[in-house]
Order: sequence, then C-alpha cells, then structure tokens
Amino acid sequence: MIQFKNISKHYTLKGQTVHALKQINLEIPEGSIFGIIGYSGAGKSTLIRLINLLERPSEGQIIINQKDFTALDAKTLRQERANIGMIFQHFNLMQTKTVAENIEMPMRLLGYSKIERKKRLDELLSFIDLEHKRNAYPDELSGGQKQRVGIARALTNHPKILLCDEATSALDPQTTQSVLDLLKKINKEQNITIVMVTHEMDVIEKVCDHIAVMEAGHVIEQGSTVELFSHPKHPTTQTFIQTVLQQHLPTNILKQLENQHHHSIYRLQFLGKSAQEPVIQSMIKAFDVSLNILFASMTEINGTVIGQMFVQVLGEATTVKAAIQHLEEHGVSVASQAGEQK
Ligand SMILES: Nc1ncnc2c1ncn2[C@@H]1O[C@H](COP(=O)(O)OP(=O)(O)OP(=O)(O)O)[C@@H](O)[C@H]1O
Repeated sequence: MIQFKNISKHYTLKGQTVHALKQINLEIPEGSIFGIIGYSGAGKSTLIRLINLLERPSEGQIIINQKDFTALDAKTLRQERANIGMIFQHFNLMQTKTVAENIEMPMRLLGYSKIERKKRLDELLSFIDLEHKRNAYPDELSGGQKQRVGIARALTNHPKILLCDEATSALDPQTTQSVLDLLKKINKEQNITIVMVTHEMDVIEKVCDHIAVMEAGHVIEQGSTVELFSHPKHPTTQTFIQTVLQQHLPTNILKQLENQHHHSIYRLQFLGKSAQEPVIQSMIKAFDVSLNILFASMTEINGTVIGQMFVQVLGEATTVKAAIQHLEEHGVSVASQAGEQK
C-alpha cells in the first residue's frame, strides 16, 4: 500500500510560491491499478513524482508498505527506488542506444552480471513481443513500440510498483488500447501496483479499479471506479465522467421536448445485476404506463456493467410514481431530469 499522509508541495519561483499540492491524504491499495485524473495544472505529475521521491514533499509523509520513504537515507532510498518502475508520455529512450541497450541500462547501473542481463533482456523482449527489434534504434520504432520498450526498461528489476505519467497520451486509440492491455497483463500476472496519471477518462474506464480526481492541488474525490462512475459527487468528477458516460440528457433532445413538460423525464441507472434483469419489461407489465426511451448508453468497468437510460414515463401521475418505485425496488437508481418532479 502507498500512503500519502498530509502531503503538501510548494515551489518557489522568482519570489512567487506555487502550491502544487495541498494536504493530500490518499491510500493506493496494493495490487490495484489506480488512476489519478485532473485537468492540466491540477498537480497530478507532482503527485506521482513524489512516490519515488523524484520530488520531495514540502510537508507530510509518503509511506510505502509501512516504510516512511521521506525518512530514508540516500543509500536506502536508492535501493528502494529500484523497486519502483516509471514510464513517461514521451518514452524517454536514449536515441543513440538500441532497444536492447535501452532495456539493459538500468541493469548495468544496478550491477547485474552479463549473464543475468542477457537472461532478463530475453525474457522482457519476449514479454513485450519485440524480439525482432532487439537491435533497432528508437527512431525506427512506432510510438506503441517505443512505449513497450519503456515498459520493459521499467520492469527490469522486477518492481512492485509501476508509475505511468500520461503513458498513452501520445498514442493513437488503437495503440493506446494495446499498451493498456499490456499494463493490465503486468498488473494481473506480476501483481504489480500501477499508478497512472492521465487526463483521459476513457483510459481510466478501461483499466483502473480505483480513481482519485484532482483539482487545484487537492484530491476532490476518490473511490472505486464503479463507485465514482455510478455516483460522482463533485461537479468536476461529473464533467469527466460525462465524457464517457452521459450524465445529462443531450441538449438537442431536451430542446425537442420543450413543449412536453407535462411528461416526466427520468434518468435510470442500471448497475451490475440490475443491468441484466428485465426490470423495464416487468414495470410495463405491472403498471399502466408507457415508456419513451430518449437516450441510452452503456459501459463496462472491471466486469460491472453500468447502463444509463433517459426516459419519459407516460401515464397517470400516481401510476407513474408506483412504476418508478418498482424500478427502485429492483435496484435501478432513478433521478428526475425535467418536468414533473417525482
Ligand atoms: N518544478 C516546478 N517549479 C515550479 N512550479 C511547478 C513545478 N512543477 C510543477 N509546478 C506547478 O505546480 C502545479 C501543478 O503542476 P503539475 O505538473 O503537477 O500538474 P499536472 O496536473 O500534472 O498538469 P499537466 O497535466 O499539465 O502535466 C502547476 O501550477 C505547475 O505550474
């Protein structure tokens, strides 16, 4: 587990102080894929760089598996850092070195023997599926291949933690997906905790099991991905989630309904089991109401299906109320959107 305890970080530049992080308290569970999302300048990169103490906090402690990293002497910190790998948006490969030499570099610095280096290099090249590029230079690789080399280099010393700073932001969607698949595989097969900084909600949606949302140096909301996707509280979280899962009825549809305020519009949310049950059908059978589906979207997060449906429920007011109650009793979250309030 990685713990941030009352972490603050400020920079002083030309007499001006920037408070990059303010009183952060955060726990990153072991074995998780933890996403940190926020707009530019929120403090994400500063936060991730504190984990391996590339930056030192101005206040507070970083505790990793009960060890206070902020209190370690330089030599112990160097040893501990070898258990933390890091990958970057622009890959940070050495242009004058081949793929093999880039991957071998950390092993040279850590004093691996030639035989050990060769063995680990072969394992990693096979793992990232780039044996055929062993002697290629970074210039001869695609973006996705460069990031795979970055990942292999980060994994050389069998780290327990992998830090990813906007690791897929420079890649196209298809390549992003293949890098995310590789990260998922690393997490699952090697039980490596992955901490991922991104400004893209669809990256979080695809791989993360936990999220922290940052704004102006604060963590404004945190929780499991399913929790935050289904019940985002802070408006900024809602805005991020809106990019992948519709939170409000699209305005063009709302406009078309302008003259129909007498009909109730509801947002129905189906989570997990309720997404697989025919609750709508049972409601229509049991109550004298009809349903007009205005908009629907669905997503899957770590095996949990989240569905949203914007509907008009038409019928006599008390019947509509009873029908809505039926949905709620069957695990559907219902929120009135416009017109008559439930
Ligand atoms: N070395 C530094 N010196 C001075 N100010 C800094 C330094 N590093 C970061 N900051 C400031 O701290 C704040 C947080 O920056 P940070 O890079 O952590 O944000 P971010 O969320 O990662 O943004 P981005 O997505 O644009 O990288 C910003 O106001 C930034 O200007």
